[in-house]
Amino acid sequence: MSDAPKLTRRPQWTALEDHRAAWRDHLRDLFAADPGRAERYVVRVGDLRIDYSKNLVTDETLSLLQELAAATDVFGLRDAMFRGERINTTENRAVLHTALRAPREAVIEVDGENVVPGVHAVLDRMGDFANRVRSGEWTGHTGRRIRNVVNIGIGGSDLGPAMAYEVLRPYTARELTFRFVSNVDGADLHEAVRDLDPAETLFIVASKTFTTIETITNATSARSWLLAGLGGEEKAVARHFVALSTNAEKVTGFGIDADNMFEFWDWVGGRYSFDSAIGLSLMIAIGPDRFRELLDGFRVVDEHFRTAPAESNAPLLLGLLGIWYGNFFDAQSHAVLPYSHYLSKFTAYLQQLDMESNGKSVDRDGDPVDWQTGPVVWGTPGTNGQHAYYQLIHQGTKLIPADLIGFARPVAELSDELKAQHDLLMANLFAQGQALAFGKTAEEVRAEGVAEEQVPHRTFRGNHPTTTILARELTPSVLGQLIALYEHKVFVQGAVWNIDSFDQWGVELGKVLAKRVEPALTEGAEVPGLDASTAALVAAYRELKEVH
Ligand SMILES: O=P(O)(O)OC[C@H]1O[C@](O)(CO)[C@@H](O)[C@@H]1O
Repeated sequence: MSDAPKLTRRPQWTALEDHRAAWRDHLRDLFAADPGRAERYVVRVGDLRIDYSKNLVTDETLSLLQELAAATDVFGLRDAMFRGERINTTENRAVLHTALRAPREAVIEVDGENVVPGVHAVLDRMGDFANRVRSGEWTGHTGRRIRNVVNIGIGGSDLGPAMAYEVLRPYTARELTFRFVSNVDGADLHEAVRDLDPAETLFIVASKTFTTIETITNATSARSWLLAGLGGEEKAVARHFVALSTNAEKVTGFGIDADNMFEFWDWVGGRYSFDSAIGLSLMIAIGPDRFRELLDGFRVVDEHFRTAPAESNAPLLLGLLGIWYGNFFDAQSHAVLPYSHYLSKFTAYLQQLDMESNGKSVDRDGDPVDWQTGPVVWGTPGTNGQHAYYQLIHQGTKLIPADLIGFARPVAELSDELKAQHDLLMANLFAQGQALAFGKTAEEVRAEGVAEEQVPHRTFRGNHPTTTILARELTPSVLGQLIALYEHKVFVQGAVWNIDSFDQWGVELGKVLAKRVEPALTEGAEVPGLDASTAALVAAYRELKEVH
């Protein structure tokens, strides 16, 4: 039980409340009053240039936020995480995804044991396996080479590799086909395998616990599909199934050879696991060297987060900006808007990272919080969003802080004509940041000769905060840097809010209830304690199902 004052009673919190209450500035005024702002409010980490000048902050705001971070000992918790302390208190676990990208010679101990050699041993095994699949040396049961890789997993055992595969498509072995199956809806597996030849297909069953019902159900169906296609020979499974898990017993119980299991550890949270064995499908796609580059990118930001002073610490800064909007401006959501087609699944990945981590309403002591915690994270690639929901960001009634992410260079393999489109893509990013920040005043609208009754409709209030993240190009390392940046941003926010960002008890109830309800759907069984509404829905479902 901590005797620290509740967050909202801390003087640093009330100072921010006062600062907010006195806040009158528009971004137009802030830029007019401070010509050096655009240069000064930029932080660099690795290949990322993070411009936060279009945020509703002044030097005073930033120093008040830093004081809050100091008072809540964000860096103390950070150091405890890097040291391998059990900061995930409700699960009594260390939080050491940073060890997954530590250099070979590093020493990071959990309960007195250095975990780094184990990390590299698995990476080496993964590298060896990936190379064998990529070269055709690893063959299927009938001796044919593997041409299709299907990852079966859900949540953190799917979103990372599925997202990164899209991001790094230009780096992938184009002669191999990759599919990602997560949904227990049989349609997902059906569509993933319908045009594949089982003799050339490798299934990677990814599950930290190896008990997740969606994954085990899909893996069981995949095995039936495989065996049906290969004449029912059980021993075919060994050439076509590998597992990524912390649970060797369940893996072998499922029928997958322990030799075909790539392990990770309970100190790797599911949503922080994609740079562990969970990345095997990605490693097969991009090769072990590129995978190491990705890990190097993560490490650049880990080191920055661990060592950079508070004023120039990018994850700290981004975390504090989110707190400023969520807790003092009542912003409910945060948009992540990449101006890159390859980042189409990036925001979906961040949804689990952020919302499963910080969607909590009790503090570390189990007491209810009386402050807002994690935001709703959403967004899709920017240009598409511009023609869909940006209207609401520009002229709606809600404050939606946003990150705009873009790259100076298009990917090398585009034709010259397609490369030439890149400037137009990026012009959109810059234009949106400008329009959101500065808007268009009624005077400016009138000066264009717009009829008076139209003026309010065509006025843009502006003052919508954005942070612009720019890099030269989207490489494996840059992807690692981006992910680590958001991982640590989420960490910072959880630390200030005094919540456990590393458990996920909120997903349990639905799982338990689904298991309980299922027999009512399949066999019409009585489910004790079913509420009236759900009972009626179940009855309607059964009736609809049976009508011919
Ligand atoms: O890898 P597993 O154990 O199958 O879990 C999958 C996902 O399920 C959750 O436990 C809850 O949704 C996630 O945290 C996790 O990433």
